[in-house]
Amino acid sequence: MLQHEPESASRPGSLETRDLTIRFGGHVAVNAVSCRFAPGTLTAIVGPNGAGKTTYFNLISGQLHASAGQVLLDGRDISSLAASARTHAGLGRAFQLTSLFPNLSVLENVRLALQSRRRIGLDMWNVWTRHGALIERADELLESVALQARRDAPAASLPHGDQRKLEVALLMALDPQVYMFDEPTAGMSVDEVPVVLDLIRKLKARRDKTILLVEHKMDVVRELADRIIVLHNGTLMADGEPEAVIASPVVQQAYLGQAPVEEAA
Ligand SMILES: Nc1ncnc2c1ncn2[C@@H]1O[C@H](COP(=O)(O)OP(=O)(O)OP(=O)(O)O)[C@@H](O)[C@H]1O
Repeated sequence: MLQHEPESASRPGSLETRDLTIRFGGHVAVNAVSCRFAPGTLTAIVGPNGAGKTTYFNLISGQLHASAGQVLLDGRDISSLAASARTHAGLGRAFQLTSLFPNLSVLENVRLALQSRRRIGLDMWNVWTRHGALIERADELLESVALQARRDAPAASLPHGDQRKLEVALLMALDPQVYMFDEPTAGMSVDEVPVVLDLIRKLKARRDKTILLVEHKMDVVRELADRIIVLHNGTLMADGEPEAVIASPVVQQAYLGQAPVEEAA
């Protein structure tokens, strides 16, 4: 299987996991996963249910702390940082709306995300002159996810599909170096899916961000991914260009729910 060349750790957004491992009791959910993710590429992380994809994401974003191994961002070991500190360092993951401001409007949530990124100071003149610009940018972002009509609604009142779109808008507002999307279109209606996929497509076209995507829909993966890594039983089973990975017997067997060739022998 094709292995990717290591990228220079000096490029902003270079992400690496080294022997990343987490055990829950006796169960090893992520097992010594070593992988580099380069700026300008979109890597899809696939695997059967329970393979460890979300747990791997949680370890990278800091929702979980590893039992062993490291996460490095731009060559710096961030394994001991809390999730919020990792966000400040440039790792962006779609927010859980419950941890945001459910009673504030959709627009206010986006404005606050923009503001946190720009770290506007307490200078009142700055605050008022920039306030208009922030609202304008927040409106643009809402437009890009087709949420303009819901801008004044409390975030918590949005139906599920709209909440997912808001999560994407908030991530765009933060504009991190590393974008992490965990099944971004899950639970969306057919007409909502293209809006989000189009945003990811545009983000990818910029070629300056590191994008990680956990996704079950193989047609989406095929279209968007530069590279696919496959997790199976917590281990990195395959890593390479999409067509080669999808066609490989180990992946086919894993997706059919059978044991991979090596294990079956
Ligand atoms: N907090 C936890 N405590 C105990 N076991 C856990 C915990 N979180 C995850 N696991 C287990 O770790 C394994 C990997 O789960 P994970 O949710 O990461 O898989 P996944 O590949 O994201 O699956 P899916 O595609 O169904 O979302 C599963 O066996 C799961 O039951």
